[in-house]
Amino acid sequence: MTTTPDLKKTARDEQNGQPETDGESAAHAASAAELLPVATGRRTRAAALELLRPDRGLAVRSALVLVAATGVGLLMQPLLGRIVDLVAEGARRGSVSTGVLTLPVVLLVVVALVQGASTALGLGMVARLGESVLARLRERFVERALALPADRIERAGSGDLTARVTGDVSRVSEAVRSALPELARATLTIVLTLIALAVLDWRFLVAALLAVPVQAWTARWYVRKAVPLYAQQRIATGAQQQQLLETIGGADTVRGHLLEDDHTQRVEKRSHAAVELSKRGVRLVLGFYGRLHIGEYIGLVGVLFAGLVLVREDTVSIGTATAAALYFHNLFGPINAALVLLDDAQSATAGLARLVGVTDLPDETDGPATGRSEDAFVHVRGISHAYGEASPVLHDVDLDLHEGEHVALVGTSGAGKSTLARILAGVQRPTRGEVTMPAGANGRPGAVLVSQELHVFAGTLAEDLRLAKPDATDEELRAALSTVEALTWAEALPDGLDTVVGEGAHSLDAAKAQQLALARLVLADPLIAVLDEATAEAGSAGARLLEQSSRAALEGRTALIVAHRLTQAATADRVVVMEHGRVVESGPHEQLKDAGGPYARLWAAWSGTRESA
Ligand SMILES: Nc1ncnc2c1ncn2[C@@H]1O[C@H](COP(=O)(O)OP(=O)(O)OP(=O)(O)O)[C@@H](O)[C@H]1O
Repeated sequence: MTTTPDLKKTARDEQNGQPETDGESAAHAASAAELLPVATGRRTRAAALELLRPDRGLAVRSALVLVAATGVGLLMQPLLGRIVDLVAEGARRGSVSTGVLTLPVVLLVVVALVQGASTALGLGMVARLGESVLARLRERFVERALALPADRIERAGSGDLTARVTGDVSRVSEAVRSALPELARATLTIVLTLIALAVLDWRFLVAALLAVPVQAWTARWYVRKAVPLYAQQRIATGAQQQQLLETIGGADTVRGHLLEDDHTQRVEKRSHAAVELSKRGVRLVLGFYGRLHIGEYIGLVGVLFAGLVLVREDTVSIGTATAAALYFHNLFGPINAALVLLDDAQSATAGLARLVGVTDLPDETDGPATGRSEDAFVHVRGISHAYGEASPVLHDVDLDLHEGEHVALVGTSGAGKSTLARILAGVQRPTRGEVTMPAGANGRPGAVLVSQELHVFAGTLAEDLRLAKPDATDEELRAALSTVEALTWAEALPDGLDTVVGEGAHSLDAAKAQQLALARLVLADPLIAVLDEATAEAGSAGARLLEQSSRAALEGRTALIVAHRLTQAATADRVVVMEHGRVVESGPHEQLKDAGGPYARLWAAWSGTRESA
């Protein structure tokens, strides 16, 4: 077993709360710097206690029941010892009467039954405790993950978040369901058995403790190596998943640019790093068992020798020495279990640290500052934005939206319209500048974005709509659908609003998916609606219908509409034209059309295409 320098390095880095990958082994050092954070050991323990706090009554009761169950179980060995003494005594006298054995045998049965029942009760309580803690952890994690700004997830890569949602959550769940209760029980058994050994005779305890230095050293050796190794494994698996997602998700582009070999190599490199780390894990576990067995043999020899000496001195009976040997033997199982379960516990702790790293992220979704502005409903001041290290895509943008005003944002592709829309909706944090808008109130959100990426969630149509307003009545759902002119087709579905839609079920075309998104907007009833290309998906006739739907959905609210079809701009109260990340013109459609500026050129080009079409 080699003590590789990178393990030490990771351990040091992790103490500082920021595990870094080793360039060689994790194979993605560059992107590791962007990964979501991992909590320190101390913070992880504190978070675990916080999660447990609301159930502390149940925690104490479960601990008491398990202590009682283990304590009762430890009566077995002295009873067996008593039987040995009775038999030995009988043998000395020349006859063994079975009658005298009845009481200890009956007591053995009673002990077994009581121990079984109380252990089952205790484990049941622990399971309830675990489920409640897990539910709390999942809630916090999902809530935080959903609130993460899009750019934060983009920087980390969605693979990192996916690995945490799937791998880490299930690792922690498994540990809470099985490893941790078992670990607690094993620890209890070890402690109480050692006490029982001391009660028999303190020298038995001393003999048994001969095994402890070897076991303690083994455990420390293992933990010191396993913690950073598991942290590295998590990171390497996250990187591998991220690479697979990128390669498979972008398969067409990869093929189109003849990048298959390059991507295969990248997948191979990351998979190789993950496999190497798994192999190191297996070697570590083998070394761990080898060292453990040495400890056991030292302890067993010690207890047998102590028994021999004490029986010879007549200090204890053969039965007591038997009970001591049985106690020590009884320690094998729990000690092995505890040390093996340390493996799961370490792995779960590493998983928990990654989950707590996310739940502890500062709330960065503050996007728009909320407050009341004197002269305008929404103020955008000095917004600049750059994606990562790339050059800025927005430069010092100012924009005001008055209450009830519909502003259309137009410009050539890449001008920065979607970026500005996302910033205004609070989905993207700007690199610089400030957005001020009224806070949502009385259940009405401040701003809601209907983006280009429309998703029909799997479930019934009604459930899909209720995402925006969970307590909406069927009547409200119908009214919202009717507003966006979708009620007719929705009611014509095989099961009406109860039709299961989404992937693998009744599929809805892009226009219908957009109408659903607009109906959700109506149900959410925000003060400010931000529409990004809500009509770009459809052909001409469909686009006209969608334009009507969005006009109806926006009725009575302040709106920013990213308009690729300039007919949307023509019906807006005001048009704002963007070029290369700057606002270059702003005014009503008619005025700008006649001004001979950028909008007039866009309009002419747009009308020309439509006429020729
Ligand atoms: N998530 C992102 N990461 C990196 N660059 C991005 C991202 N989103 C947009 N960009 C870049 O920012 C610039 C502005 O994009 P944006 O989508 O805001 O413009 P747009 O005017 O809405 O364009 P379009 O009309 O084509 O949607 C473009 O150069 C685009 O490539």
